[in-house]
Parts: sequence; C-alpha cells; structure tokens
Amino acid sequence: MGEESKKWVLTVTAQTPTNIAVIKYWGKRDENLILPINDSISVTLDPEHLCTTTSVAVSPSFDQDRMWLNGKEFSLAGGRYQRCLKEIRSRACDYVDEKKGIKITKKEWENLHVHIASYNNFPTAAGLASSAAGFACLVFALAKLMNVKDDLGTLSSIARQGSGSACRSLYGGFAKWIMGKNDNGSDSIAVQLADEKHWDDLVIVIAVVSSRQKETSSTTGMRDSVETSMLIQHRAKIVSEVVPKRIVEMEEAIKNRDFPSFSRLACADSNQFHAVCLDTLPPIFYMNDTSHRQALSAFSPS
Ligand SMILES: Nc1ncnc2c1ncn2[C@@H]1O[C@H](COP(=O)(O)OP(=O)(O)OP(=O)(O)O)[C@@H](O)[C@H]1O
Ligand SMILES: C[C@@](O)(CCOP(=O)(O)OP(=O)(O)O)CC(=O)O
Repeated sequence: MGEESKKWVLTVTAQTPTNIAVIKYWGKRDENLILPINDSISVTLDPEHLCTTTSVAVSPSFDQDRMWLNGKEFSLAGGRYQRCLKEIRSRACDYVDEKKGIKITKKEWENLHVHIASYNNFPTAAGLASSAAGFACLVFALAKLMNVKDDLGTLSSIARQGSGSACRSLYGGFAKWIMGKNDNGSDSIAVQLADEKHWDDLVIVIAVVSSRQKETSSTTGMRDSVETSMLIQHRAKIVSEVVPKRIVEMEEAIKNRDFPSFSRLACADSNQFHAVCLDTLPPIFYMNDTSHRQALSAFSPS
C-alpha cells in the first residue's frame, strides 16, 4: 500500500445515555453469551445527563485495535470487547466515499484496525451502569463506522455480549430485555416499550452518594448470587411469578403512566435485588448508610 493511501482516517462519534433498571437483571444462565435468568425493564436517561461519548476511527495506518477510556489506554483483550468487535466486523458492508476517494469492501473491513476513545461523564464502575452506556455506545458507533445495516434489535444482542444491561441503552424511553429461550442467544434482545416522549413529565433524580469503584462488580456479584442464593431462585423462577408478574405489571404501569404502580414496583424490585445480594455468600453490600437513609425518606415524605 502506498504512503498516500495510508493517510485517510474515517471517524464516527456517538453518544449513549445510561439506563436505570426498574425491574432488575441479576443472574445469568450463560456467562459467555450473557444470557439472563429473567426479563428486565429500564428507563433510559436523557443523553445530556449521564452518558458515554465514544469516537471510533479506522485507518490503513493503524496496526492494531486500541482503546482509551476516560483518557487512559485500556486493554481490548477481554472477551467481551473481542466478541463485540468480531460481531460488528462480520456484519460490515461495503463503504464508498467518492469525495475522499475511500472505498472499503466487506472483506477489507476484516483487516482494518480501529482506534476507540470513550468518555463517561459520570463515575465509571461505581454502580451507575457505565458498562451499559459504554458497550451500547461502542457497538452503535462501530456499526455506523462499518456501515452495518442490521436493525437495533440485532445491535442490542451484540451490545448484550459486552454487558447485559447495555442492550437496553440502545433505545430511548423505556426498554425491555427479553431473556429469550434459545441456547445461542438469538432471541435474547431488547425492544422499546415506549419512546422518550411517552412520559415526559416523569423526572428521574440521580443522587450520587459515592463515586468510589464498587467492591464487587456486577458480573462477579451475580455469579456468586446464582451459585449461592436461594432467594434468587425464587425471584427469577417462572413458577414463582415474582419477576414474571412484575414485568407484566410494570409494562402496564408504563403504558398508563401510572406513577403509584410504577414506583411501588420499582422500589419492591430494587429492595428484592438488594435482599438477594445480602442472601449471597459472601454477602454483597451495594447500599451504604446514605443510600439507606435516602431509601427510607422516599417512603416517609415530610
Ligand atoms: N465508556 C465505556 N466504554 C467501554 N467499556 C466501558 C465504558 N465504561 C465502562 N466500561 C466497562 O464497564 C466496566 C464497569 O462495569 P460494572 O458493571 O462493573 O460497573 P457499572 O456498569 O458502572 O455499574 P452497574 O453495572 O452496577 O450499574 C468497566 O470496567 C469497563 O470494562
Ligand atoms: C444491578 C444491575 O444494574 C446489574 C447490571 O449488570 P451488568 O449489565 O453490568 O452485568 P454484566 O452483564 O455482567 O456486564 C441491574 C440491571 O441493570 O438490570
């Protein structure tokens, strides 16, 4: 390849908000494909608040895939990043920019390397779903760069393989991650329940009570819960009807903008998630004294 042809760089930037689960995902039935043991529902925040901004660039002069997270080089060696890159590359389509004289065939994408720079405007790995915004943004930006034509459902199943909760962040408004039944994960995708305009007087307040990195990551925590908690079995089992029933009720509450039912279900589900964490060996404590006080005051307004 001549030096001239090595000079071009193509860049795409995307911004993706984080999402807060109101019916929680906690527990996997397949760790590699990231397949959950129950459906979940979330609200996606407005992009101007908690969000990730990711730029992805491709150039023939790049000799390896590299990533920078919040300004520091970050290894892409982990299986989750490799799976997302592989899935997107396998769906890349021919790209032509006549003006710049750039032509990339489907086959050529396989041998081109990418550079990724990502920033979270909120604490990373602190319990505010940075992995959700991060992987959703990465997958969306890579798909745009590589001219992937698949729909958002397919992109959600790729983002899911980066971090489960990420599949829901590809949609604004309210999203549901359908757990699916297939062993290969093909039916484990997210769908939009209602768009961001549907309930525009619903205000979400995020109070950051600690920016410290969590002591137990979600991945490790939910693995321990699946292995040791009896309560998680009760929560997720179809026969127990705890989560399956709440999913139906929550969809109804969102559809009808029924705040009393919405808040009752979200609080009950969050409390049960924290109860599962306590029921795990070793126990996991995601709430601190401040968050306990906040939770109590929500139930006793002065
Ligand atoms: N912008 C980003 N781009 C790509 N990956 C990211 C980004 N931000 C975070 N991550 C990945 O997500 C990991 C943090 O995920 P983790 O689930 O532990 O925390 P969290 O998502 O912030 O909290 P929680 O899942 O409890 O809401 C980081 O270590 C990194 O691997
Ligand atoms: C409590 C949660 O926020 C857990 C999120 O877990 P992750 O999606 O971060 O876990 P991995 O799939 O292992 O990456 C609940 C939720 O978002 O539904």
